[in-house]
Amino acid sequence: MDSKGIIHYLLPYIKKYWAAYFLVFLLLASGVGLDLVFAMFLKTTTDAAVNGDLQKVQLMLLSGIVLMICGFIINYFTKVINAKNVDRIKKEIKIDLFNHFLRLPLSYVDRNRSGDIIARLNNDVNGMSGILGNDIFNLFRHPLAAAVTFVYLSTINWVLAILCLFLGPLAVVTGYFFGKVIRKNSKKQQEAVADIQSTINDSIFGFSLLRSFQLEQHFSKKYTATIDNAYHYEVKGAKWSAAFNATSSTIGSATSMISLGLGALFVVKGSMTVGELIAFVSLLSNLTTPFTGLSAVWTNIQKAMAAGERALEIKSEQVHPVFIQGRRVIENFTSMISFQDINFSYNDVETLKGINLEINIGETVAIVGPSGSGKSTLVKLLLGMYSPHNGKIMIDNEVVHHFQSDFRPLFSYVPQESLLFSDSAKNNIKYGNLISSDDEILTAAKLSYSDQFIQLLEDGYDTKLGERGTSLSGGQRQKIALARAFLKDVPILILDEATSSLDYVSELQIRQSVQELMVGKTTIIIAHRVETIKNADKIVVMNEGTIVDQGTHEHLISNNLFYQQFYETMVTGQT
Ligand SMILES: Nc1ncnc2c1ncn2[C@@H]1O[C@H](COP(=O)(O)OP(=O)(O)OP(=O)(O)O)[C@@H](O)[C@H]1O
Repeated sequence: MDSKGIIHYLLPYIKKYWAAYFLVFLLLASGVGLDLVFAMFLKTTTDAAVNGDLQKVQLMLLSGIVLMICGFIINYFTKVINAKNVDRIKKEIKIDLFNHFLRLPLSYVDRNRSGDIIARLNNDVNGMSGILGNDIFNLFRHPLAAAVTFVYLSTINWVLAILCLFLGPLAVVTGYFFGKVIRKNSKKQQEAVADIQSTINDSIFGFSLLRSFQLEQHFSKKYTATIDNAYHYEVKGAKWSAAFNATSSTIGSATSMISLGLGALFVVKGSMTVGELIAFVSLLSNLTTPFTGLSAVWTNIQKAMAAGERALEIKSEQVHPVFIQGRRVIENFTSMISFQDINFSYNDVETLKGINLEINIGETVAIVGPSGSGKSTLVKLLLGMYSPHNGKIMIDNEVVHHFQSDFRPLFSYVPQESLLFSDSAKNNIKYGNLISSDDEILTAAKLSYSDQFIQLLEDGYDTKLGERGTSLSGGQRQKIALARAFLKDVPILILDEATSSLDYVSELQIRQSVQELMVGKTTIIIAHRVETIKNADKIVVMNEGTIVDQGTHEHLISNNLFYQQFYETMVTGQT
């Protein structure tokens, strides 16, 4: 997303919280006013002291206390209101981006590393603070302070005031140059941070794999390389920032020295009082900071823009068509699913070629074939996760991937790898149907044979599972996944049968549970067990992205050599 896009995205937030912005602006303007009053205070007090007016000095010291209290109040509330406002907007942006992310097509997650997505959704939004608060205000505050101060200083000594203004534009040019370089470097630095997060993520999720394949050294090297890369950009960024700060402060010091020197001359000549010189020097920063400060603001804005570009790139991704408003929700399946001349490829390699398949209501269809033959892809196309490049997938009389309707309520999908969310055992089942009652959850747990082992967990149904919770065995996870499916009472069941070897009792229980789940449903099973295959109404044999044959077990075993050989290997593999 470019700068225009970022501003366009942020405007509604700024409009929504205009009152907070206005209040901070008023407080900042009061702060500028207070600076002037403080300069006047210094001038009057010093001149009174030089003139030996003790009474005036005492009076001024009292008013100094009032000034300090006012300064404290203005400072405190400016910072608090600004910080609260920025944090609130960042919170809302994070929620908006996450909600958008949840609606993206599966291909987005395929294309991007998890660490990168996490970095965009969190770190990069945090990096946007500059354009949501402080830097925006400073963009107004600095010129306002400069204008007001210039008018006041001109009344003290206009020659000196104009001279001090000369060095300003130099600082602006410097800031513009440094800002551009710093923005570019900042983007690279944020990308490097995302690389670090990806590597950590891979190490956490693949920890047991990493340990068993002795990959510690490899990951250590990979991590060191990503850290080195981030360090490179951090150092580069620090050097540019240091060069910028040094240049800015040199310009600031030069301005101070020139004005002090000239001011001292005016005092010696008698055209300026000592108090006026002190007031002048105390306000000088207000005159020069707009230039040096604006450059700093500019570089900060560049950094925040770089973070915004990365974070809001998620927003430029098109959501999956099923989330476009006004889709009809389909809850009834009345006759048939048909795949007509389907072709599909993930990248350039064709994964599915010329698929034609019909599944009638109430049928149990087993999809079999060697690994990588396209079984899961076929199912993912039916679930609308990807769209075919050619051909049509129809449910009853409507094309699924035209997305005029949302077909998801028709399906229950039990994947091969049953995922546990970091939540209680009860809620893990409830993900199958969020509006189910405790009784329904218990029934589903009993039907899936989950109840027995859940009761034995430390806190029963309230035991935390998943990440940083209790771990379950492969079979227990499958039972939880089946319990979810029992809760979602749908007409079409899609099962990716687990290949992991289960103990005999678990295997029997899961088979029994699946049988019960299938009652009254149209079922598509990516089958790996001989019993499942033999009992199916129709077996679809896949190889290298094509359907090589389909029919009953009896038909295929006597007519299709490929199936015969495949079946043989399955039988020998399971004995
Ligand atoms: N998200 C993806 N991006 C790119 N290629 C993919 C993706 N998913 C699968 N593939 C490729 O598509 C081909 C078919 O994969 P698919 O998972 O459909 O096969 P499968 O028959 O279900 O295999 P298995 O029995 O091992 O699960 C494989 O070559 C695989 O590498």
